[in-house]
Parts: sequence; structure tokens; C-alpha cells
Amino acid sequence: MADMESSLEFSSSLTCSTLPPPRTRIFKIIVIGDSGVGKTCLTYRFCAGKFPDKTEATIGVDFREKIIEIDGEKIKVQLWDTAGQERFRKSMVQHYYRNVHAVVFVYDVTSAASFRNLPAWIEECRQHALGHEVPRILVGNKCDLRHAAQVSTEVAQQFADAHSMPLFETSAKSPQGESNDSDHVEAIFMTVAHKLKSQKPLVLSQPANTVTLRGRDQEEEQRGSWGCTCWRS
Ligand SMILES: Nc1nc2c(ncn2[C@@H]2O[C@H](COP(=O)(O)OP(=O)(O)OP(=O)(O)O)[C@@H](O)[C@H]2O)c(=O)[nH]1
Ligand SMILES: [Mg+2]
Repeated sequence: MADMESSLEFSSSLTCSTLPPPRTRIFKIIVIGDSGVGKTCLTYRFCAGKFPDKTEATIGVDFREKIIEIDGEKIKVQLWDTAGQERFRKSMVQHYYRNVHAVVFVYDVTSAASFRNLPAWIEECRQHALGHEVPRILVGNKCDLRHAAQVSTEVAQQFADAHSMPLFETSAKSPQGESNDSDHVEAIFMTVAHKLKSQKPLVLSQPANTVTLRGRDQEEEQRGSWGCTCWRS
């Protein structure tokens, strides 16, 4: 850690001619919600591009990563696929929230209970002192089972509005061609990444004849809201 920090300090004062190779920023996004809503399938779909053949209840957390490119910058989206079952998550919870950049709340459109439990997940975020600057989004999954839906778009939208979150309805399972009327899994996570990138521009200052590379501004670094784990060579 000390090495990483000192190399960050070092790079912050380098001029154009001596810049090290570009490093990849990491956006840590946690995916939370009741067991069985499809968190593993959604994260797998985004990172592997397909619906998994089989899943089992997640124990602790599974990490999935995907490199994306936005405006010419390569960014590593690191998804934390958390456990929905209390017994599989309790020893891990504080790690989920450490230096998190965005939160994705998931419910299952065919399960009214998973929707009713959303306030408990929001409360967990509050208890872990999640800052208001951390983007949150709401995802209703399993839209391919619309005939069995128990949560209407209207009700979900009201909830999302009340909590200032954008709502997406999607399916980790259905083929997502042009004719599909639900949001694409890919587009959902890309939206989060765009939001994070716009909040955190990479190149922030250009004093005369030098280009200074700064990933986080000093203030944020002091507040620790953009922890050092989000950078890697
Ligand atoms: N029809 C349909 N089934 C889905 C979809 N997403 C997930 N499933 C199914 O829902 C079940 C639970 O999915 P998971 O992704 O394991 O659920 P989870 O939220 O990760 O559950 P925990 O790890 O216990 O918290 C599995 O049988 C999946 O095949 C979907 O979009 N449509
Ligand atoms: Mg899971």
C-alpha cells in the first residue's frame, strides 16, 4: 500500500515527457438485494456476455471484472456480486462498503417480497455511512417473466423517484436484441460507469508546459471517498 501511495504522489508531479504508462482506474460497484433476485446472473451476463448455465447461492462475495473504454480511457469495472443470504454475508458486509463507488440495488419483478425488502438494503447502506455522492441505481430483474410479474413498473418508478435513483427493468436471461423492450444489462452497467467517469475526470489540470496526471483531487483523497484501491498499474 505504501508503495502504491508513494507512486501516486510521484506520478502527480511528472511532466509530459516522463509520464509512466497509463494506469487503469477501477470502479468498484456493489450489487445488493435479496437472495435469488439474480445478482450473480446479472453480473455474469455483463462480464461474460451470457446467462450462466447454473448458479448457487453466493457465499460472501464473488468478484467479476470487465475492462471498458469510455472516451478513449480504459476503465476496469469491478463488480462485487454480494450474497443475499444473511448467513453468507454477515462477516463480509463492512468490506462491501469500503471505498465503494456505486451501488446497484436489485429486486425480482416476480417477487413482491424482494421489492418490499429494498428499504432494508437502503438502510444497510445508511448504516455503513454511504455518502450521498455515491451513485445508486435500482434494477428490476427477470423481466422475461412478465406474465408472472408482481411489481409493476409504476410502483417501482415511484419508489425509485422517492429515493432519487434511476430505475432499470431488465432480464439477465433473455436475448437482448434490438426488439427487446427491457433495458440491456450491458447498458445498465455502462450507464453507471459513465456517471462515475463524469464525476471523476482523469486529467484535471494543465499548468504551463506541463501535463499533470491526477486521478483524484486532493480534497477527495483526504476525505478518503475515492480510496487508493481504485488504482492499479
Ligand atoms: N427467468 C429468469 N431467471 C433468472 C434471471 N436472473 C436470474 N434468474 C434465476 O434466478 C435464480 C437465482 O439467480 P442468482 O443470480 O443465483 O441469484 P442471486 O441474487 O445471486 O442469489 P444469492 O447469491 O443467493 O444472493 C437462478 O435460478 C437463476 O437462473 C432472469 O433474468 N430471468
Ligand atoms: Mg449470487
